[in-house]
Amino acid sequence: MSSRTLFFVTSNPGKLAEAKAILSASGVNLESKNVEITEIQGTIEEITRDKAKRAAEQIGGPVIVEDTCLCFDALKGLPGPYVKHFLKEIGTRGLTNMLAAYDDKTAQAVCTFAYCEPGSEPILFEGRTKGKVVRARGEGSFGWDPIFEYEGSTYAEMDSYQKNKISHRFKALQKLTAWLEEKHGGGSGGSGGSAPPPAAPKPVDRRNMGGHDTSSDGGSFFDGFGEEVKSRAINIAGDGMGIRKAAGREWQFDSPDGGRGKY
Ligand SMILES: O=P(O)(O)OP(=O)(O)OP(=O)(O)OC[C@H]1O[C@@H](n2cnc3c(O)ncnc32)[C@H](O)[C@@H]1O
Ligand SMILES: [Mg+2]
Repeated sequence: MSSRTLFFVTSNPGKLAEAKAILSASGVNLESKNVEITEIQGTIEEITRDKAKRAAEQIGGPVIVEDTCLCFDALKGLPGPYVKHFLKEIGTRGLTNMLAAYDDKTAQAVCTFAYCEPGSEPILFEGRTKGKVVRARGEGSFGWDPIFEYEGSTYAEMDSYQKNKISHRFKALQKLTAWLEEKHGGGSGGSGGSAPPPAAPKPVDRRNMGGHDTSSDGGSFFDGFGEEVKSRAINIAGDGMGIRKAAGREWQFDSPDGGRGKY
């Protein structure tokens, strides 16, 4: 199957690694672009649309972006798209504590991808996984994975294969690839083969979330970010991981709630 390339504009290596793994069998090849995009305030849709338009303008071509929310049902959907800032300031422990006064611990992980061409309206694809918020469990180094439980396991307790089969991101990418297939015969346009919806993502070592080899393609995790980012390798991660230093192929992180990991 020939592949097609889509530019994924994101600053978050965890998102990129998961999206690449989920799409690995679909014939869609993701190239990442780490462009600084200021995010507006608003609903999930408003934020994603605006982000997609700005990204497409900056890149000067078709792009995909995504915005991820963690919505607590007891708090009527908050922190929602602002979870990044909550995670940065109060960590996973603080997020769990926000629900201490409520019996209802249910929450929804929501991923909204947008496909956008410059000058056009973005097209949105939403994936939603329902779970509940618990005290942190698991080795996860990606965002709020340790506190989001789905059918008895937190995302952080699942291996990447399990998470990528049921996650909010997987569900959104299924819709995106189905649309690409219908619209363009797969991928972002131009010539090439078809892209069936991602059905069975390849297993990926969860340690990759922090910046290590991807077992799916054998390259460095940061390959997608290009030389500029690889060489800086400092503080590029989404708040979930502050990359402290790179030594050879080892990466060290501080997580927002004080945890540390070395991969
Ligand atoms: O450049 P972009 O793509 O916007 O990347 P970001 O890190 O700023 O991401 P968002 O604005 O979408 O904020 C979402 C927050 O949720 C975190 N996050 C995203 N997907 C996650 C997942 O599958 N599991 C756990 N945390 C996740 C992420 O690290 C952010 O803290
Ligand atoms: Mg963001």
